[in-house]
Amino acid sequence: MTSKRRPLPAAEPGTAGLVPVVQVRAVKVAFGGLLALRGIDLDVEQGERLAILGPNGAGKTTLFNVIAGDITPTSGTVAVKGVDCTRLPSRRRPRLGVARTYQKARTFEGLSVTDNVYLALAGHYRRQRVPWRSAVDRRLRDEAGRVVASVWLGDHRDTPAGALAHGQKRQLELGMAIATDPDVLMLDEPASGLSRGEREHLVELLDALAESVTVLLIEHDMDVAFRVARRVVVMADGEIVAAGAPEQVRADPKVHEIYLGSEGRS
Ligand SMILES: Nc1ncnc2c1ncn2[C@@H]1O[C@H](COP(=O)(O)OP(=O)(O)OP(=O)(O)O)[C@@H](O)[C@H]1O
Repeated sequence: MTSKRRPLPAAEPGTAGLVPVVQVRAVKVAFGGLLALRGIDLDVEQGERLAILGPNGAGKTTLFNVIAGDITPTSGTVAVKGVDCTRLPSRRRPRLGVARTYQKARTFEGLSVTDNVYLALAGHYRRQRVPWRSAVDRRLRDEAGRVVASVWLGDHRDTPAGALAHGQKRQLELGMAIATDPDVLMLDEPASGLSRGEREHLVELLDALAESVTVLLIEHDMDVAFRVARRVVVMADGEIVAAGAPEQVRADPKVHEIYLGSEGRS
C-alpha cells in the first residue's frame, strides 16, 4: 500500500525565532447564520503563556478548534511556526508540535494510566517516523513511567483511566499531551472540576514546563488563569475585546463590564 502522506510545507529558512509560533489572521467561523468568530487576529510568540478568557459562547473553544485543526475556518488563515496549516487536519498538527486537551478528557478508559501515556508517546514516535524496534519500545515504556510520575500519578500507574477521579483524569490528559513534547500546548479549561489542591498541582505543573513551550489556556478559573498567564486575551461575541498583561486586563473597566464583574475588582 502506498502512503498518501505528503510532507508538510517547510517554514521559511532563516526566520526561526522571528515568526510567531501561532499566527491567526482575519479568522471567521460561521455556523449556519451564527458568526462564532468575527475576524480574529492573534500572534503568539514562542514560550508565551497566554490565557483566553471570556463569557460562555464568546468563541474561545471555536478559536482553539481552528488553531488545533478541529475546525477549518470559513475565512482567514492559521499558521504554526510559519507554516500555513489553515486546512491541515487536526491529526497532522501534532507533527507541527501542537498538542491539545479537550473540555471532556479523551482517554482510553479500559487501559491503565501508563498505557494511555505509552500510546500517546507511540503515536508521536510513529509520526516522527522513528523505526519501530524493541529498544524504542523499552525506551517509550520508561518515558511513559517518567511522564506518569511527573503528573503525580505514580501511585495510580496501573489504574484503568476509567477508574480515576475527575481531577486525576485531567492530570492524565495533561500527561498525554506533555508526552508528545509539544511546542504549543493548548489546554481547554484544565482546572474545571478540580479541587483546590488539584488546582495548585496544575499551576505547579504548568510552571514547571520548559520555558520554550508555548501554552495557550482557556480557563474560567481566574486564579489559575492569572497565575499561569503572562498575557491575557478576552473574547466576547466572537471578537477579541481586550488584551494585555494580567494586571492590565484585570483593571480594564470594559472587561469588568463584559466578564469579570465585581470578582475582578478585588
Ligand atoms: N458546532 C457548532 N455548531 C453550531 N454552533 C456552534 C458550534 N460550536 C459552537 N457554536 C456556537 O458558537 C458560539 C461560540 O461557541 P464556543 O464554544 O466557541 O464558545 P466558548 O467561549 O468556548 O464558550 P464556553 O465557555 O461555554 O465553552 C456559541 O454561540 C456556540 O453556541
